[in-house]
Amino acid sequence: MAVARHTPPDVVGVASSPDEPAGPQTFLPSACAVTGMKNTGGSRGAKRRAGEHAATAVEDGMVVGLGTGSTAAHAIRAIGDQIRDGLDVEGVPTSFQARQLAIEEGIPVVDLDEVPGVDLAIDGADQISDGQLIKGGGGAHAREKVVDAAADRFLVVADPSKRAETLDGAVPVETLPAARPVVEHEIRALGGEPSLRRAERKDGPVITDNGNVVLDCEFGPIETPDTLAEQLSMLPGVVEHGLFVNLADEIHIGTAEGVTVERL
Ligand SMILES: O=C[C@H](O)[C@H](O)[C@H](O)COP(=O)(O)O
Repeated sequence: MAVARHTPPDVVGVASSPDEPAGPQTFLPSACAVTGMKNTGGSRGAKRRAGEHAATAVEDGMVVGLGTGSTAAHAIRAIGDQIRDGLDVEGVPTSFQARQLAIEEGIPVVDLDEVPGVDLAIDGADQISDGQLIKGGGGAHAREKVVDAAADRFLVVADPSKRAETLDGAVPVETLPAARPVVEHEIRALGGEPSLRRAERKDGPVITDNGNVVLDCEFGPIETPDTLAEQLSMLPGVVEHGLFVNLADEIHIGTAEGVTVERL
């Protein structure tokens, strides 16, 4: 996946309430103390801060979408801590990995057909530009999109390296194995260059939790993600792609100073 171009987040002040109006706000380390967040350094610390801060939005009785990846994992662990402190929630995992972690953390896991809806989802991203996302670095984007889109409120958690001026990373496209040649052909016709994602510790492709393959598709700078998202969605054989357009409600970016929250 191409390296994201960094855009410094706007830092406009210290937010005091989750009900603050739209616009970027920064939660400084003092806020970390209030929320019990660990103040560790580096990208790992930034991911932890973002995940743990987003988890403070979880309230008693909620159904929570549990995202996949290293940043969302921090949120899942923080929810586990809250459950041990008496919080009563249910979690809808977005992948095998998220489900395993949720079970380890004592979070009751449920499927979408067992709950009336999803109150809140917390999930990571591979690239973020103007509130639009590329996801699927872990191949979980199909289930993630279902759960994140179903949520009343979708919080994205990330470290600053995920910010970009323009989305330009490879777009993961989950594809029915039997449809791969025709989907590759159609993606080239759209100006993309597909590459079958291969497993690192097995000969052959990565197989998703849904039994499909992933094509990582380079399109260069994606100036109109909504158009490309629509075009990819229409291809027969495409199960789901990693462009998340107009789905995010809040972007929580962990930084060395705290957490910047942008409400969209
Ligand atoms: O399929 C994986 C997901 O979309 C992840 O949320 C995404 O890859 C970000 O992962 P991480 O937080 O580990 O960078």
